[in-house]
Amino acid sequence: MAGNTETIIHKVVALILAVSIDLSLFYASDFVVIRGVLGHFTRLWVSAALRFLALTAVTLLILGDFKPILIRFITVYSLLPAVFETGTKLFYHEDTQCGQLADLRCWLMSVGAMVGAALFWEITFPDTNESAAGKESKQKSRALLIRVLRLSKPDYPLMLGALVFLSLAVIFEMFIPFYTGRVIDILGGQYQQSEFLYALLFMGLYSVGSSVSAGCRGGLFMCGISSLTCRIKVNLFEAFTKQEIGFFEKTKTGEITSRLSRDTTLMGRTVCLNVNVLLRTFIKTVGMISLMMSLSSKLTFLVLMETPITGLIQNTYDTHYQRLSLAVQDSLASANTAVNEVVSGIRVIRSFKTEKLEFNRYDDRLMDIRALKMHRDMIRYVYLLARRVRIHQLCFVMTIFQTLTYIFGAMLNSVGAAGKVFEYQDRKPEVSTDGKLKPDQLKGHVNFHGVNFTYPTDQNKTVLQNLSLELKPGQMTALVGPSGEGKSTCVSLLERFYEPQDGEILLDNEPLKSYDHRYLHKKVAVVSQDPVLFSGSIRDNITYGLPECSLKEIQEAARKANAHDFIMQLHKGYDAEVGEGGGQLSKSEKQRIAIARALVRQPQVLILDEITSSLDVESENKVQQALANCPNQTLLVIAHKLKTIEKADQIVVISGGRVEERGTHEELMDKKGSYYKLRENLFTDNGGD
Ligand SMILES: Nc1ncnc2c1ncn2[C@@H]1O[C@H](COP(=O)(O)OP(=O)(O)OP(=O)(O)O)[C@@H](O)[C@H]1O
Repeated sequence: MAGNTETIIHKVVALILAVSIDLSLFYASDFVVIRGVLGHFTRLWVSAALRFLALTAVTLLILGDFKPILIRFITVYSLLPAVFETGTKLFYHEDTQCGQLADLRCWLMSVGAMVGAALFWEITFPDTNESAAGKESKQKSRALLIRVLRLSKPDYPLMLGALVFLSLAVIFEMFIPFYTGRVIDILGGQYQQSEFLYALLFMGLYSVGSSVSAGCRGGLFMCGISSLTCRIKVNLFEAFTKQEIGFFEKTKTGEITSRLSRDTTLMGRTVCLNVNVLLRTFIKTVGMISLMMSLSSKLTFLVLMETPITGLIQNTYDTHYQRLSLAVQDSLASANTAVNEVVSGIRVIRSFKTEKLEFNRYDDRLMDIRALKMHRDMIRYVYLLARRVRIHQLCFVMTIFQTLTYIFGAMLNSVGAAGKVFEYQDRKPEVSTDGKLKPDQLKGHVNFHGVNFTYPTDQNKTVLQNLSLELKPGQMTALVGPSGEGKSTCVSLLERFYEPQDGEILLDNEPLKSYDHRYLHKKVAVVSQDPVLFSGSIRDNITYGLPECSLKEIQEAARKANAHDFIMQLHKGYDAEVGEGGGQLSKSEKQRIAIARALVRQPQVLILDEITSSLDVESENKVQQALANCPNQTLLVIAHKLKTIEKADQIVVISGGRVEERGTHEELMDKKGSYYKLRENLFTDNGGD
């Protein structure tokens, strides 16, 4: 607190001293006798240099440091009168009153002009080093805008064509009032038919030309927009698919779909549309300013003097509007999430009768959106009102000029959506997929070495603790243990859905992450307890990701998975549709197709995570027989039905994220440890199945 007061006192002292010294120098310059134009300019520039040096010295002595913003303020302030005076003399061969006399009014005027110019500059083009959040976000918006424009590169020919038609439309449009005036003049004065028809003809031609050009311009812009939007969507989708599993657990589905559907469209559309309006207005402005300059340059400058005020208002408005627009987008994403959750979990909602609760949740989110939108619209209303009041005061060209700054602001606002899209697009997956290793021969020897792991969504709970495990080629290892102790987590790590925080997982003595992503997922295949099928045919689902598979290979895999017979009984056999999410098949049939999908890859490491839970005894036996026919494969089985894994070469009991026991069924039964107890419990609970 004391430090703050001291800084304020320093600043006030520096300001008073700077003003006093500056005023003294200003009045002192009046005592210097000058002769001729050269003398006049020498006095002017020497006085500017002295003021600059004096103000710099005061700032350095009292404030100690020298921020870039202060250098700019002092430079503009010291040099502005000299630049103005020299410019007026060079271009208009006139002297300004202020250049001649040391008058307090002139000093005040130059201070006002400097403060206005410096403020406008600082707000419109802020310094990168300055940390103010608003300025940073402005700069970010500009960078985003440039990035969106770069992304539109393939559409530049379309844009160029649109620009040509745009220019034509504006030029034609500018000529129409001229000929309308001629028609009115002819009708009001002496009527001459040939001249009247001539004016009418040109008026019609320019009107048609303007409409046709405007139509072509619009069409080309629309083509550009749809092509850009498509590209943005594809890029974003690709970026999403590359993210690690943890990302999808942390990011809500509504957020992802909202970014993909709404933000990408907004980004492609708004930026392009604004570019369209911006260019049109820009061409009009250039035309109008040239016309005005040819009539009176002084009047033009007078009119343009209002630009800094327009800029300031626009700037303040943009900052608030952009912040609220981002908040609205986030709330929309959250409302979408609520809808998605309700649709996907409608059975649970119905069975728990929580429709009202879900309705209220959705309603709350809509209310948030409404409140934010009202706030945003209120700001917009005040802004438009301010604009309108000033428009009534000023002439037509200012309207155009304001539209330019307005559209530029609107473009910055629209890149808020682009910001979100790029944020995801640039996100580097936490689990990298850039390994290169693709050995011709893989034994399938897996080693977990002192693995520690916590899920990204729950960093406080260590799920695996110093876990070490070896899976030997050609052997079957069974992971058993109570629920929620980390068995499936081992599988997820082997699949590289997550990266362990400590320790490593080796495949044939090489870290898993050094393997090529596609190669790894061909060699390490998983069949999980809730297999996911995609809409399409059975054949599509079995060969998922392996389009080069032959029908013979597909059938062989299906036979091993005990699926061939039921597939052949279907009306279209392997071409039968499975429905959305495999909804047209029973749970056991889905499971068997998932097993075939894994087997068709001829994996070196096969993981079966609780697959027996949805298979009947007969299917289970057949699948196990088929798997037993692959002697070189490394097999990892997670099972709750302990009877199914008695023949395993190694049984590993996992408890509390650690290996508690390991050995064959006989060894572990003799030991009478946790495995023995687990079996005992199961026998007492469900009769030992
Ligand atoms: N995606 C996740 N995010 C956060 N925690 C998780 C996640 N998946 C599992 N867990 C937690 O990690 C622990 C181990 O889960 P895991 O699924 O590996 O157990 P499991 O032994 O396979 O259980 P089950 O036999 O019931 O399948 C559990 O406490 C679980 O709550």
